[in-house]
Amino acid sequence: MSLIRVENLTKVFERPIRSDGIKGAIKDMFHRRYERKVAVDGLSFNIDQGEMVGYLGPNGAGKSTSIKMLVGILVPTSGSVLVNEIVPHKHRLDNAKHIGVVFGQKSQLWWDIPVSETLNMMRYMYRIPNDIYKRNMEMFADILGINEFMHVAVRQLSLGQRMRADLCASLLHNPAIVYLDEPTIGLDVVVKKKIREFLLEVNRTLKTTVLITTHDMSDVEKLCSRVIIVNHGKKVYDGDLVQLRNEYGTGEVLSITFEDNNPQVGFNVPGIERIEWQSDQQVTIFYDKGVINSANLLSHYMSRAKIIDFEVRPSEIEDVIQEIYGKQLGKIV
Ligand SMILES: Nc1ncnc2c1ncn2[C@@H]1O[C@H](COP(=O)(O)OP(=O)(O)OP(=O)(O)O)[C@@H](O)[C@H]1O
Repeated sequence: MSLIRVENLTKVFERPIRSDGIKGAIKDMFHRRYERKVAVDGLSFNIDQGEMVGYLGPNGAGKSTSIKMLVGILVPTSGSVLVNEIVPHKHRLDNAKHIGVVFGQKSQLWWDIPVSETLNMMRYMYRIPNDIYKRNMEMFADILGINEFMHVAVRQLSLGQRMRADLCASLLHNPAIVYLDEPTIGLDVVVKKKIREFLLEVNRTLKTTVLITTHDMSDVEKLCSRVIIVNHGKKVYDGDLVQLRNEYGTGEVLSITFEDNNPQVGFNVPGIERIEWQSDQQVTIFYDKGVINSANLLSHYMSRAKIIDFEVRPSEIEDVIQEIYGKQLGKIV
């Protein structure tokens, strides 16, 4: 039986339409008009215990809205959500006992008190037994390295320290599931690495299920065996990263350095999907190798301009995903 079951989940927001000027504002007071925004549109998926799933999509795709429904903060417009056999918005407290939540942009810690006090409060709020509290604190403090700022008030912590403390607080009560919304946003590579090690260890030893939204593809590559991609509120991909690469990774990337600045070489070539200029001389060309191969593409440019360097590589997972966002994927799964 899956731990998270989402069936045909839909959330429609109604936003008031505001008219311009004072006249408009007065008119709006008597005549409210609304526009409908379908943020989540018929989403279905199951997640089993112990899975680490990347929940991806471009800005505004509906990721946070669906997580808020999984957490129970938002009530679905239609469809159903079951988390650990609980309907989250109907039983928010029961649901809260089994989940941990970290929103990268917002902290759940108390600003004015030291980290140690917040963690202590968590212990009483969740009635965490002594042995579990002790074991988790030892393990978490060790991997996350939080002892060095344990007695500092939260408002004085750096972003990376605050995020590590937030992660510790959200997992102390041994939740079955943790939802992470952009947990590594704005962090340096050292802290990102610590956080990823921590999540892998927690998942390995405690079998915690992790659902993570991120725009950082290295988070996904390091942590997730499965990804769910949403766009315009709909699921457009659900599967493992290897399959994603095989199915959609028909892309290749050719980087060229020209001798002259701004060469007029033409990029309107069948197969080219996107180009990015790094400087007046350097361009990166993303193309579908099923339509044109690197040798033909290169000879196209060599016959038009002098090339002093080039490199061909397969698309990064980031490029593959960006292509999926861009193409909108004709098929919805
Ligand atoms: N409370 C709200 N009222 C009206 N519209 C909303 C509300 N919350 C979200 N939306 C709209 O729903 C859509 C989905 O938003 P959501 O925050 O779920 O996207 P997201 O995938 O999390 O984006 P991001 O990656 O930028 O965080 C957006 O168009 C957003 O403007």
